Amino acid sequence: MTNQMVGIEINDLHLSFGETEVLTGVNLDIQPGEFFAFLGPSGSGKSTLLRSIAGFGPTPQGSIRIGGRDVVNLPPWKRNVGMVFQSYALWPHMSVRDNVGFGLKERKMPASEIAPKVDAALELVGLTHLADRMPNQLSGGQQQRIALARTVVVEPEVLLLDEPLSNLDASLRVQMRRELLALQRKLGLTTIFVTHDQEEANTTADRMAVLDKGVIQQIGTPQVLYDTPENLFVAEFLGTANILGGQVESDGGAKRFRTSAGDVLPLSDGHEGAGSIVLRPQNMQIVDQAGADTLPGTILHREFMGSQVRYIVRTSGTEMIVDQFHHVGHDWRDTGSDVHLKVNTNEAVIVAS
Ligand SMILES: Nc1ncnc2c1ncn2[C@@H]1O[C@H](COP(=O)(O)OP(=O)(O)OP(=O)(O)O)[C@@H](O)[C@H]1O
Repeated sequence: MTNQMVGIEINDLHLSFGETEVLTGVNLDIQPGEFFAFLGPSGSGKSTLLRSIAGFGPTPQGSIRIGGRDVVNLPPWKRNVGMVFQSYALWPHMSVRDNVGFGLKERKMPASEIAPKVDAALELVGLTHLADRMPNQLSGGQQQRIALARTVVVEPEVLLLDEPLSNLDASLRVQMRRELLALQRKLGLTTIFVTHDQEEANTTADRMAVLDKGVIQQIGTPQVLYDTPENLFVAEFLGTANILGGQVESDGGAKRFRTSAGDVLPLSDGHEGAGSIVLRPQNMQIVDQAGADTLPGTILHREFMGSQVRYIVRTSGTEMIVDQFHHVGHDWRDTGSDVHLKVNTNEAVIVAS
């Protein structure tokens, strides 16, 4: 299976269902061969955006270019995209081999050419030995691999995946997302993966777009989005975020963050004015002594999680989640005890409130 890698460019895309706009001003530039994820809560518009790239649903305003060609007014079958759905939608009355070959047969390809392509696609997903089975004789994971084989066998330029792992149990999902990435790398196929599961996006995507209410909130690598969220939505959607409202002040050149409750933390830089400081559970250390970079707190709750101990600490007018690595022989802090939280503000981010 060969593939010429293409990019996808989306400019100022708007889409409405009746009066309701569900995609607003979407701009995206997906690189050839990239594994790109759309991540967002339910109803944020991920599937609508993916379907508009595939050519399903109402025609949006704006442009969608695949390999430089504007496809916005083309029907799905002229776009050269392959789509895999959450429900595998295999034909129940056809064998695995016939399911995989179906798209080629529809394109009127001679049987002698179809057979080797189907064999290659089955080998790609490691299911050559199941070619003569019927779909109801396959596990969920096997069915999803067949759905993938059936999609890539027609050699699309772009692979679109709409929550493809959602029907699988947790451990199989982890295995399948690795297989999916390996397959995508092997084929070098520009891929968009829709998911509401941040772990799934973080572990597969080269880059991702976080959506909320039909608007892209931020685009970047999983690490950039986690480490430097541009707004509170992205900060809270990716991982656990402790957020303290307040303001950045300047004290003779040195910057500091004053929380709404009046506590002060030193900062290395930051624009002066109102904002929120985003602290991840691992950005703080529980200590006994107060210092210039500590907040006073009280332990409200403790959970042993194996590699770490998670504390809920009341501090600066709020409750924060603080994770500490667990070591053998380590003394845990008791509920009710007064402590100080040493804050690593170098790892914290200030965002507009
Ligand atoms: N055919 C439709 N008619 C009217 N509204 C629709 C239609 N399809 C989707 N919507 C609305 O568009 C918005 C975006 O839906 P969409 O399915 O794209 O979200 P999503 O992020 O993929 O959510 P989920 O993770 O639940 O699938 C929602 O408010 C939804 O109710």
